[in-house]
Amino acid sequence: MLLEINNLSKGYLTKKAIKNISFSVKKGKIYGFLGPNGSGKTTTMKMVAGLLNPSSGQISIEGNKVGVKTKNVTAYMSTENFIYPYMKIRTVGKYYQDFYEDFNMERFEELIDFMDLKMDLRVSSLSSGMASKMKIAVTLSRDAKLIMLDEPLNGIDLVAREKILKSIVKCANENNTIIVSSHLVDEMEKILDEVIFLKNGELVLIGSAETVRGERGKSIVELYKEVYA
Ligand SMILES: Nc1ncnc2c1ncn2[C@@H]1O[C@H](COP(=O)(O)OP(=O)(O)OP(=O)(O)O)[C@@H](O)[C@H]1O
Repeated sequence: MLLEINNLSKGYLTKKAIKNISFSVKKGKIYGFLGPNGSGKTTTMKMVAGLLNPSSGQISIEGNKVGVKTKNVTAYMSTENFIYPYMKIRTVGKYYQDFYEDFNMERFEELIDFMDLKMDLRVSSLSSGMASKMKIAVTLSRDAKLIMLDEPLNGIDLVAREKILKSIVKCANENNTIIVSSHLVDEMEKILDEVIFLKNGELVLIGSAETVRGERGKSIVELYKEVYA
């Protein structure tokens, strides 16, 4: 298993955001991390990325506890803005190249072109949708074993959403795992190999999309509506 989570809990001052969840994630798959606002997706991803400390429980990636070693193999795209606005897209790529040994500049250039952006555009001039596409491109350009995209489809128009989904599929291979959080299950369903449903900080379901559909006789979208109704 690439990622193993055991009895993980996280409480904020006034709120228990994650309640004793355990699951593991395989190599070479695209996972949908699904659940409505506030279900705990971001909190979990940030703990896996090493940006938040768990209140209790364990997380390991390739058998290593979250730390310097695991951060080297993990790429996380946060919903927050983390790119300097004065940079041009090309500079963002160079910055990442300096920072991450696994950064693939050629792939970045291809993805930027595929996303209908230009390397010479300045970050401060991008619309929010364009900035999201750039953040996704820069994250997917790392040859990281674990790539986590937090809500990559939020606030993006239909055509761009298709491009983002296609980019995710393009960058998926047998050596990496891509976890994508979303509540736009309808559009996500077609690219997902595996699904994880989270509700109020608890794990509701984990399994291969194919098996879930076969066993329950329902699409992931239908099941999602049922679980969160
Ligand atoms: N810094 C914080 N302080 C207090 N409570 C927090 C904090 N961050 C998140 N929470 C709470 O923890 C719960 C889980 O939030 P989280 O952001 O992980 O959910 P999410 O599934 O990613 O939702 P969304 O899709 O809205 O981002 C929510 O109830 C939220 O209000």
